Amino acid sequence: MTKAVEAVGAAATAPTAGELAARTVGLRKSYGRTVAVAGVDLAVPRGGVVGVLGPNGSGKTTTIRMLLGLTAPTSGTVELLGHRLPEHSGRVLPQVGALVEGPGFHPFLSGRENLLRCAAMEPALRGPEIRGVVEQALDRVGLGAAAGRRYRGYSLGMKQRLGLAAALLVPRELVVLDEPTNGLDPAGTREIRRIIAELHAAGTTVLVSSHLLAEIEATCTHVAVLHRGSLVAQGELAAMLDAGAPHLVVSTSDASGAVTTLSGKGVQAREEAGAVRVDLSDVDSAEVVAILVHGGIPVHEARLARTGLEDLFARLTEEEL
Ligand SMILES: Nc1ncnc2c1ncn2[C@@H]1O[C@H](COP(=O)(O)OP(=O)(O)OP(=O)(O)O)[C@@H](O)[C@H]1O
Repeated sequence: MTKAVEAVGAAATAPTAGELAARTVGLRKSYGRTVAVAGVDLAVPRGGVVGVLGPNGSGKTTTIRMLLGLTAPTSGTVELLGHRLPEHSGRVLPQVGALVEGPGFHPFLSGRENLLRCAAMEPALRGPEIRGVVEQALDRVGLGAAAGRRYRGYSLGMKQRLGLAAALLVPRELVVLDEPTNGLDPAGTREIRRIIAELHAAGTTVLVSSHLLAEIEATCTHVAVLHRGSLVAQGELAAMLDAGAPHLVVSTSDASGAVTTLSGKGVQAREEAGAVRVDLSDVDSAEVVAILVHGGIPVHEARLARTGLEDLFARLTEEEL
């Protein structure tokens, strides 16, 4: 683990067990010799929107499937809404809505008929209200017009929307979405963001996995970063971004001269998009500007830039040299 990773890890908040909507301890899953999840201690604070971020194959789906009781862990424990799984599945799972890969929809039934079947299995829904609830759910995910078509003919995006409609049929304490924007066009992606924001505003805890950094940055209050089956950082997104190495972006007409001047003083800098990006780990911004001015480099503008999730993610998942 690199220094930067430790610094970010230290910034993670540690809610108490009662404040958690989901928690795993030492969660592990191996398939033969493949270790898909290597001892994950995940903490999902109640009311948060937690993004599970990781490259392909990092263990996001396997972790989510174990959280939902769909895959049995090799070892470790899962607690949802304060109750252990699988012992309390019957009590807890009705309060959890989930969109995971390959929901069991019937290919020859329409979207509406599939959703009616799902609704019939919801303990919280009574017969007379089912039709109205289903129509509302179809509209909410933008499937109203295609509701009469067979599931078999649905695009990936439409299948995702139907899965989401099933997850949101009744109000939930916790909603778990595995790659919800998979297959969606930009408009569909915006709708998912809107739905996540609505759930958050209503106090629902949301756990959403993605390999899309912008998605997580735009929608989440917290982030958990998986890399090769291990959790390399988790905590509040804002705190994690603040803990990242700050840098100064300097606008100058002599970018290459600026880099040479700063490098001569042992300050790390590089040209980026016509400006100079200066690492402030070992130097402060006033010193940087002083070095440049004394070196005869014109400084048009110097501004502090927050670390983006992309930088953070790159540092967290980079290999140790
Ligand atoms: N049923 C399975 N049998 C064997 N190996 C599996 C199985 N499920 C997952 N794996 C392996 O476990 C590892 C983690 O997979 P997982 O699907 O959880 O990752 P992921 O982060 O969700 O990836 P992606 O973003 O590609 O969906 C991968 O190496 C994968 O090949």
